[in-house]
Amino acid sequence: LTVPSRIATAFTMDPSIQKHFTVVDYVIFAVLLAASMGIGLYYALSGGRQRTTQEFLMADRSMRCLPVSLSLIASFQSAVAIIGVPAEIYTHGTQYWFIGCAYVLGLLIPAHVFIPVLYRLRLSSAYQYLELRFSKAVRICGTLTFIFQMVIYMGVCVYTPAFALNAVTGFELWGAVLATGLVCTVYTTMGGLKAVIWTDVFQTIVMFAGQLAVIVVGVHQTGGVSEVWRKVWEGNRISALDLNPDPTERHTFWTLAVGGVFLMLSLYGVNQAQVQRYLSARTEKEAVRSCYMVFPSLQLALALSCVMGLVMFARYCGEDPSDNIFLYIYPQMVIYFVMDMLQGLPGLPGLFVACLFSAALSTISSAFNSLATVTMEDLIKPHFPAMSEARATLLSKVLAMSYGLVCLAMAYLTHLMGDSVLQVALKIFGMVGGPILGLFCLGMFFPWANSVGAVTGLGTGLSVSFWIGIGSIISHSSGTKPLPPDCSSSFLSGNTTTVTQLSALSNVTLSFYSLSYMWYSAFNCFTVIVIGLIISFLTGPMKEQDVTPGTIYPLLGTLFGFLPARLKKKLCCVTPLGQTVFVIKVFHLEQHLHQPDKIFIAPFTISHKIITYVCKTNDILITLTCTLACW
Ligand SMILES: CC(C)(CO)[C@@H](O)C(=O)NCCC(=O)O
Ligand code: NA
Repeated sequence: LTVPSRIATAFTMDPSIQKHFTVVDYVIFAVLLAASMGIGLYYALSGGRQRTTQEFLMADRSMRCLPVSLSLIASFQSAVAIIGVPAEIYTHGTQYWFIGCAYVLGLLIPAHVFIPVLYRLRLSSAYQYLELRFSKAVRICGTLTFIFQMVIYMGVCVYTPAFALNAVTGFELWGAVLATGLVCTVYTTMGGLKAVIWTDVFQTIVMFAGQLAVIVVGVHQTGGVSEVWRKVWEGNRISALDLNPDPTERHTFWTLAVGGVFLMLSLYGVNQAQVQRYLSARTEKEAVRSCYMVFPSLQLALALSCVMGLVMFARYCGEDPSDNIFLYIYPQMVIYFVMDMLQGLPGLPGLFVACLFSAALSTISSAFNSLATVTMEDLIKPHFPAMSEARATLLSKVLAMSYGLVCLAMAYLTHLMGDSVLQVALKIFGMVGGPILGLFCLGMFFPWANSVGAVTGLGTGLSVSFWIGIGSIISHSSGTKPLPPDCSSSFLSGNTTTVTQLSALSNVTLSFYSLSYMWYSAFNCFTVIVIGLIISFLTGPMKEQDVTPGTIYPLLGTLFGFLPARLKKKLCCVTPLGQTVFVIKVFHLEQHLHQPDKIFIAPFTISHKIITYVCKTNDILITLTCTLACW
């Protein structure tokens, strides 16, 4: 897709907008960066002063639910959503809003399935789970896949706001990229997870404030709420529930509300950035509660960006300030409209810029910290079990900083990729996050799955996902034509549904390339599970007694609760999720036992960091007492 140069110049050269980006606005942007640095500095100098990995990476497992929940929504709500969602609503109507339906199951399942399993295992990294359940190899494959996903995503996140702003206002492009990347690296490296979570809280509030300001000004300029409503209604932007079952249709109720659940699970269920926040909560209850509290905030974030798209449409329909034929393809459009609306209102353009960069900062800081955590816990620590705490913390800081620099390099590599940035981000989540979700589901819900099955499943899932994902980018087939931007023409939406349904029926050979990207997570998750199970059964399924207790969620047992007990046991082989199952690593045991690989403890007593427990390894039962160094 080539950008028509006259559009690019129309955006860049508009002097009326550049002129109104004043010193006040630059100052507000600088204040945002300074405040974030301040929070980083505070956590570098207070509490335990970031001298242990427990504090630096896990926030001492002491967080309460409110900051955790605001931080959870900040992780995957970046400038991509702030710019991309209004552009989507402006061009295609409100269909995308139905993704809000996916938030129900997309948060209930993490709260009641993933959090209990992961929290009770007392992990530091989500991928530790994969080793407990399968093997070291699976853990490393999972970790590398996650690193790949976050590194690409990070590039898109930091580049998008800088690029869009630069195109419209002449805001220094690489200056903005460098400022966000470096500031974020510094406060993440200084203040650890506590700083990341508390800056997220502050930045989320700035993000909401900026969007709200644009909406209020936009509604005012359009002539009130009823006028906005009349224009978007006449412009046919209020979409009816689209129940078209065609899986190649980009956004329908099914792709958004059902496919979206899997997207949400891959982000809120198993993504390290989020799991780390759950694990940093002081109790399991607090973690579950924070997940519940994400629901209203995420609905608010979605509503704000959808309403912003509608207000923009009402304000500009039929009178776009520049050539409107190509305008609706580009994310710069949103910035252009916002800057046009806010000009002459000192400080507000700056607030919106702060909103964009808050969204970006809170996402990349989560990425840096989670990447440092997995690199440390999954790739480095297992090879150096005797590493001192001071050295491990220093190394974690170096890692957080290195990923900051990687992020800048990725921003260089991210060029505007034809499609909208929102689609690019959601495609990355589906293509790489989907197979990871599949790997966790395979482990948690299917006790028969073995390590060979898991690795093969993940490999196949990633290959298929890249085949479809890259195929769709090359053939450019996933996408529908936007509605015409002209608000005066009205459409009869009743007729269009029957037409598309007919074409779906006649299209017998369904092209894989045109699968809606909203199905990527679900499809790739299922590929991994199906291939994983087939290979596991071929190579000898896992036996119940070999599975580490506490790593299985009795999903099948719950789903088939109506079956007679004997049959159920055979089908599901469930180890109930116990409150008292812990997995520990005790180094002094190596003198007594040859393979202390999977040691687990059954009924135990704990008093003052000394635990007495019954330990079972290689079918030998021993009673032991030990002192816990860190808990
Ligand atoms: C992750 C969802 C879908 C949750 O609503 C949303 O935040 C979104 O569309 N995010 C796009 C990616 C981004 O903002 O970076
Ligand atoms: Na964010």
